Amino acid sequence: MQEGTVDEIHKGAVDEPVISLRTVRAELGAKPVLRGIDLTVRRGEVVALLGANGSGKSTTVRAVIGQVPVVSGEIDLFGVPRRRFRQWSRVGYVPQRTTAAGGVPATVTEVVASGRLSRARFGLLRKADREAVRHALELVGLADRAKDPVDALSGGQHQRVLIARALASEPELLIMDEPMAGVDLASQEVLADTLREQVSRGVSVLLVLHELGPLEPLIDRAVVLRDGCVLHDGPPPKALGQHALPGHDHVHPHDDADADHLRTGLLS
Ligand SMILES: Nc1ncnc2c1ncn2[C@@H]1O[C@H](COP(=O)(O)OP(=O)(O)OP(=O)(O)O)[C@@H](O)[C@H]1O
Repeated sequence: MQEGTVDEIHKGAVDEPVISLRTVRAELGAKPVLRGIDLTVRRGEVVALLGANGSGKSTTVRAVIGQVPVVSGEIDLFGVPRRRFRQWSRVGYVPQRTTAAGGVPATVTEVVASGRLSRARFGLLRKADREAVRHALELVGLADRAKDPVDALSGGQHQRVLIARALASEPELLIMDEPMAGVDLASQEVLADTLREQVSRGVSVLLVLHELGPLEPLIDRAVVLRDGCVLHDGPPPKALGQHALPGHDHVHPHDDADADHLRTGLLS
């Protein structure tokens, strides 16, 4: 199957955004959930996707990776229309964590190695692949748990395994859906360090967050959704660092002229 025309690949290699959504609409169960989303992530950028519960954050990232069909609009990955994009090893995806390992009879290494399969030739992991898996485990500080069943890990450690799985293919783009949700403080710090290391190597990141928290210094831009529309696209709102939880309604001084608009939008 073709992976985009030579022109598209060439163009994509220069300065195309790594993610581009234009007027994307999506429905779930006949309900309009995305109502014309425009979103761009440029090479090397770290973009946080924020918004109240149900505003469409997860649906947006799931549309990007092809798990939610779009009704209209366009999505490009690395300059190639998503429908024709095949280079999935360039993308690391960390889904929203539901439960901890929940009865998965696999070791930590097995789960992380599954993230390397997109790079492995004929599905066989060679020495370089096993090296990459080991390195991914080191990045998230779980090298000493490599042989343990994932069931034996805490929620935060389980999340680190999912991130190591995404890193195992050495992606250029990381898409993470609430990587800090339900994660203990120690794991949060490890995850922030891991992300910092990836960003310093030029990896682009789109991450869904409820609050910026320890990741705040890494965020270049925030896109805030409300009811399936983009409410704000620009610098991360300062108040979000501490108070982005839905339902939080607290007045902070802001330099930004539209800060009030933004704050109310986020919290309703
Ligand atoms: N499978 C589904 N079928 C029908 N509606 C759905 C489905 N999944 C999500 N929705 C609805 O779509 C809307 C957007 O959901 P989405 O999960 O994208 O929001 P979110 O901003 O990620 O919220 P949260 O912060 O709670 O994860 C919500 O109203 C949700 O109820």
